[in-house]
Amino acid sequence: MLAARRTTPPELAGRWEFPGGKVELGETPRDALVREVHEELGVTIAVGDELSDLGRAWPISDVHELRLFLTTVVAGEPRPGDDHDAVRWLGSDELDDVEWLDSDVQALGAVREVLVRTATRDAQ
Ligand SMILES: Nc1nc2c([nH]c(=O)n2[C@H]2C[C@H](O)[C@@H](COP(=O)(O)OP(=O)(O)OP(=O)(O)O)O2)c(=O)[nH]1
Repeated sequence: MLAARRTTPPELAGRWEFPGGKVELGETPRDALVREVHEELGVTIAVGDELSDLGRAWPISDVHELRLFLTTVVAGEPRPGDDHDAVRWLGSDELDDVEWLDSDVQALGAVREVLVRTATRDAQ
């Protein structure tokens, strides 16, 4: 999976996150993800299935929740823009190698599971 290291705001700078951002009015979460990843990392993605734990999103705060989708890069090479200073591809055994945003830690088990499942499927 692709992780990105934030540069803002100061209290989140240096922490790693799932590429994305907030959904704007009138957008679907999938539209928002395509827009944010293009704006922030300069790549075009195709969005597939949503990931969840027992069908639930993960809480970030009283007003935000974390929703994750499987995606494929269809054009471009991810590069940090204004909001990040590094990007890194992580395998299922490397997810603990970076310092994630606090809210993201709760989703790592589900991410690891899907990475292992995808790798096993691709090897067949
Ligand atoms: N993008 C992203 N944000 C996350 C993650 N985990 C997490 O707690 N957050 C928090 C950090 C921010 O408070 C909020 C998302 O804000 P953002 O700054 O990425 O979104 P945005 O690009 O739409 O920002 P803005 O237009 O409001 O400045 O959610 C994550 O994995 N990815």
